[in-house]
Amino acid sequence: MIALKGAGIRRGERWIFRGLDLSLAPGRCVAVLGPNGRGKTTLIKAVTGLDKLDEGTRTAPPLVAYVPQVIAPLPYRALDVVVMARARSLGLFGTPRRADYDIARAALARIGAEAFTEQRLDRLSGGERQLVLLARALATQSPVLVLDEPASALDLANQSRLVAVLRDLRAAGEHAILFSTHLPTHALEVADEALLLMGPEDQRQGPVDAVMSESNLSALYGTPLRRRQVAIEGHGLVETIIPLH
Ligand SMILES: Nc1ncnc2c1ncn2[C@@H]1O[C@H](COP(=O)(O)OP(=O)(O)OP(=O)(O)O)[C@@H](O)[C@H]1O
Repeated sequence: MIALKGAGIRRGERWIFRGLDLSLAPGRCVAVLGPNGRGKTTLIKAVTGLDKLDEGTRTAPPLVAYVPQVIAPLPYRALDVVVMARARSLGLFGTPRRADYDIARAALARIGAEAFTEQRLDRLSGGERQLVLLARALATQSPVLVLDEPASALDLANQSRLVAVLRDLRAAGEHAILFSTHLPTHALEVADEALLLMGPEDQRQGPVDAVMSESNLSALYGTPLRRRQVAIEGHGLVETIIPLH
């Protein structure tokens, strides 16, 4: 459904990534991991088509739903921001119909953000805004969801909600999902595969269990990390990543 082949993006003389292959099939979820400045946002934007490749090829459907890390705090109701996702199906001078508002409300409900429906975006917190953006992405009804660090502004309760929403979306199998994250545990909890940006010309993609080994993760972040399973009553074995300071 989405594929990059031999993809490269350069900033001046410096390659941010090069020779990158990525494939994202329907119903699959891939997490992108890498330290600050390694190129996660650049890659995400390349996948959406917002950034053009300097090398390689991109195959994608016409509409890719994209959740950026931040959005300007627009002075509009959350519902109106979410309904903007329907613009593509309205034509040039079309206005949203009842069915579009129904889709927008359903998207807000699906992520448990109905409470923000009538609130203005510029009066919501950064984390609340991010949930509204996720609803907007769902309201596009695109089969591909691309999210840039969707948990970055979320508190623990909302991170937990986000993980539950992403797991639910993955289980429903309607979307191909790509998300970047600084939280490797989210990749373990949600994704089928991880793509590790080890270096500009070194990327490793594979099933999360295999590719997110202690040695790969420690090399990725340049700090010793351990993976452990913790038994938690009612939840079974939970995977966790522990940095060794
Ligand atoms: N428009 C630009 N012009 C020049 N360099 C850029 C531009 N945008 C990003 N970069 C550089 O490209 C590199 C990758 O940036 P990117 O934002 O993709 O990293 P990231 O992995 O998403 O980082 P973070 O985890 O901090 O959000 C960085 O070194 C950044 O300085």
